[in-house]
Amino acid sequence: MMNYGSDGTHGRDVAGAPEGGRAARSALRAASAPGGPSAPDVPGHDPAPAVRARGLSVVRGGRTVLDALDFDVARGRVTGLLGPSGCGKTTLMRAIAGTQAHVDGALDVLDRPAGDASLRPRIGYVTQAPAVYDDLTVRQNLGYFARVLHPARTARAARREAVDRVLADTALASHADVLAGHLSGGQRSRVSLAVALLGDPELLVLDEPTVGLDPVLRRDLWALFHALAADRGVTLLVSSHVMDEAERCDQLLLMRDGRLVAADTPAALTARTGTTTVESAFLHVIAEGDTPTRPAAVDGEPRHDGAPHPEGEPHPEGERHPEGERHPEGDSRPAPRASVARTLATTTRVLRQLRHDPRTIALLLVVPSAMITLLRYVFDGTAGTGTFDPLGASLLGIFPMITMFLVTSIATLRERTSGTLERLLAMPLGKTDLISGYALAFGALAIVQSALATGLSLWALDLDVTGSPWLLLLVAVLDALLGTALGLFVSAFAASEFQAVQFMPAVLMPQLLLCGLFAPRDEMQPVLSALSDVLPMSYAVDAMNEVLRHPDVTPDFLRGLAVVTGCALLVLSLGAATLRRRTR
Ligand SMILES: Nc1ncnc2c1ncn2[C@@H]1O[C@H](COP(=O)(O)OP(=O)(O)OP(=O)(O)O)[C@@H](O)[C@H]1O
Repeated sequence: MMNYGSDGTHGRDVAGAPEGGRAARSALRAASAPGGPSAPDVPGHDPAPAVRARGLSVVRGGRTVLDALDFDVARGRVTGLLGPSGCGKTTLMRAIAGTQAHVDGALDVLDRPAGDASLRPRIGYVTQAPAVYDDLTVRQNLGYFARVLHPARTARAARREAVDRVLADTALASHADVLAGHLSGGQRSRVSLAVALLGDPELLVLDEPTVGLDPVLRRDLWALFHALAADRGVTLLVSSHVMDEAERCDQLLLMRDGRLVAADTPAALTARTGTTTVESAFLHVIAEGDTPTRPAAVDGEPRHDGAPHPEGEPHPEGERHPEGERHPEGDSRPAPRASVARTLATTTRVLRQLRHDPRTIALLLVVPSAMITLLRYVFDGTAGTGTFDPLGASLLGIFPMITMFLVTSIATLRERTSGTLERLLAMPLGKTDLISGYALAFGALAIVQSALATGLSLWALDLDVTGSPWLLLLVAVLDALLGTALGLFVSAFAASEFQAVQFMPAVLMPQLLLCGLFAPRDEMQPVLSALSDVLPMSYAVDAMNEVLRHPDVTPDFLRGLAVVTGCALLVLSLGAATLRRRTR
């Protein structure tokens, strides 16, 4: 049973219950925090709407999918966003959460323009598909997102408390240590909701949170929503295409074909249309072609009568943002500053995901060593010719680059397709934190992988190296970093895992053929030689060969190292640039 009011419908009587006491404490905490929610029902208090849209339009793929919407969402209430499939609910929710591109008109959320970086900790956004990590337990998922929200070391106890609170709120405590991938669809949706509840958000934007749930769970979730609004002053915008859920909302926004056809309370809507259900009211409104142009009232009273806007403004047709600016199209708002704590949280999360996948770790660690051993015995018949040494040394650098490229491109693509990337970028996580977190995790793995292969080559396979083996290891690790960077970068251009795998030959094979491994670079045709000069793998192989031949660090070794490092950093920055906070 979920942790909400006892009536099982609106949960408004929870204050007296033990959970209500905890909820009230939580509301108090949030209200006393800077920017905490306004009290919803203070007499004489007329708070500004949580969301205020005027002339809001969105174009996707050249088509207008939201057309000049005007509406308000009242604070501390549950507002339902209802309409048939494809009418634009998800697009509208994304616009409010700040993750939708090509938004025009004025859209203010919690008194800031939608998409403003300062809103990220204040909004909980639950996408339609559960955006959680299947290869982490429920508690590990919540722990990671809690660290993204509150990364300070001193916040550890508060994070643990928040995780326990949301586990109880979503009735998931008994599944806390189960992998998210082993949960049912409805349970995973609740994990996704639990993530959104972590930071005591002022506004919860929930995209079809009850789809696929049985009637008991649906009733329980609605009770939780009302308890959140009543006890903590949270504003909820909940989408659904099931009309019977409309009766459970305080306010309704009814949409059709990208337009708002009604904005009212359920009772006022049915009374105005002379119907008994919201579904028949919706059909009535459509039959009448009754499309209101006035926004819904923030105080629960319908406003379809040409009454002045609550702030005394004229009718806001075609109105622009109060500050005269258009809705921010690019992500021009100040991004959160890079945070070491969030980077390390991401590194830990990626390594934890790998820990649940021991076969991948084994393959990552063993395959390069197995390949170098195979190479050694392929050249067994040519012992004394010294062929194994240059090839072996070069491949020690090339293997980590190839494996890290593949692992990173698929891992990043998975972040994109599962929705976790959209969720993270709607939270206060810097792109650099995410990229550096990945680079550190895979860099650590690359060190182990390269150390194993290099150690094996030197001490078991008789690789004859004049210089220090540590220098070989250094080049191998930097190569792995380059592979990670390239993987992050190209994943932005792959629409599926199949495509990501195809990028491997496209990006790596030309480098492999031109790096001097198969033919000396200065003996290639001039065009190929020039091409080889601009490919980073050529410099990695040059550096490996310098270690092979010279006892000391040479200028050519340093140049090779500098080029590989520079390329890795450049491609990492390009990878960060491909992480868009907005969906097209
Ligand atoms: N990338 C895109 N390019 C062009 N049109 C798109 C794109 N994504 C969505 N659309 C269109 O935008 C419209 C609104 O889509 P949206 O997902 O917002 O609808 P919805 O009401 O949330 O639907 P559902 O209830 O099925 O989730 C749809 O007609 C859809 O076909």
